[in-house]
Amino acid sequence: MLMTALGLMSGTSLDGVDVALIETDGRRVTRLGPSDYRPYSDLERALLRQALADAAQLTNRQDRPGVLAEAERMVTMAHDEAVEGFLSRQRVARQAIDLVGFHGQTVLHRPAQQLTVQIGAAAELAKAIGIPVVHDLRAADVAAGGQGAPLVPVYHRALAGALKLPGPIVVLNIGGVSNITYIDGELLIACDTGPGNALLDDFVAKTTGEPFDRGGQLAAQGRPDQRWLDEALQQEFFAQAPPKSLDRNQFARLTLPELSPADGAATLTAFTAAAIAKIVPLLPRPPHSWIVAGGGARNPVMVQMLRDYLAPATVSCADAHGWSAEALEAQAFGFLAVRALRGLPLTYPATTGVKIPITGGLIARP
Ligand SMILES: Nc1ncnc2c1ncn2[C@@H]1O[C@H](COP(=O)(O)OP(=O)(O)OP(=O)(O)O)[C@@H](O)[C@H]1O
Ligand SMILES: CC(=O)N[C@H]1[C@@H]2OC[C@@H](O2)[C@@H](O)[C@@H]1O[C@H](C)C(=O)O
Repeated sequence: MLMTALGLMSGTSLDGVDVALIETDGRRVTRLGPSDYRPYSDLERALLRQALADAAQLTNRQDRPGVLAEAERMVTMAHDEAVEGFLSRQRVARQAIDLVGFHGQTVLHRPAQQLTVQIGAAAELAKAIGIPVVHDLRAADVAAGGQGAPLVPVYHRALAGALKLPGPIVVLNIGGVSNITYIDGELLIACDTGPGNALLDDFVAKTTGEPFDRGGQLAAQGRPDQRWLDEALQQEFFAQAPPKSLDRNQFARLTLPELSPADGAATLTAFTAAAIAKIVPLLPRPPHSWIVAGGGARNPVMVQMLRDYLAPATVSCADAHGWSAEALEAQAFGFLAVRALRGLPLTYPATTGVKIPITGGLIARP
């Protein structure tokens, strides 16, 4: 049975809440609807950064020490506003939505300790918006020994099935952290590859006060520090075979030498691109076609560096295939919510390392 779902994603970039409408039976996607965005204010972003710092102490995923309780209330409210804003701006009737897929905000991700924590109160959200909410989509996978991420590969597979590109195809998401889905016929492999925009955003915010390097303008004026890059790329994570996943701040300890804002931005942009290319020798066959989504697809300097590192494979933007680079993850959480409701698998041994394909998620009804 077809359902109309709204997916809500608040990613590791801490930039805001993406909302997207999708019509699906959990296997096929029959319609991609409108999407919307509710940015975090500077104050809200600062609260989230503090929440990430306070979450580093967590040993129990239910605990909310420090500012975590306050941050959780803010996240719930921002998602409520995101849904209400979507419904009014996109002129969609509330009754037209069967289900909401709510990711929440990851504040800690340590699958080796069976710990993944997303904040946001689903029961309150369901009550506020009057629509059933599927949430906590990573926990079952982590509890069963999986990485709990990435979750979007099943959605990438559903979309890529309709493309006429030479395979293997890789769908690459460059959000706060970067992750890939490798699709070769029936074979699906996925993992996080390393940094996305988070390190670059943090550096740009610190050195210029801007939230990110818009259009790659800063990086375009700088030159990567090749020595630093060569060393940073030696980290063990890059040599590990998939599946593997990352916490947003896993690379935060890496410090750049004294560099100008432009050279620092160029270096971190190159780090993201080079780290993505490091996955190629760990895949069964070299990918033929790469499709880039996520905020990184909006950074032409990053995309050009990727083309250089990944040649002779082709690199195209999700938008060129009629997908939405920005709304893809939010759509994925709508799709995952429908799969969860149906009891269909969300994750597989080759996407998260979980022993058998498993479903996940909890449902909160209004
Ligand atoms: N016009 C642009 N130019 C350069 N960079 C951009 C642009 N637009 C977005 N970005 C980058 O993309 C980031 C947001 O990406 P995205 O929305 O995919 O993140 P996310 O949803 O938090 O991701 P994830 O959950 O996958 O980590 C911004 O923080 C910024 O670094
Ligand atoms: C733990 C967590 O929130 N991970 C995010 C993060 O952001 C990108 C990458 O790291 C990916 O693994 C994941 O998000 C996407 C939506 C996923 O699960 O597929």
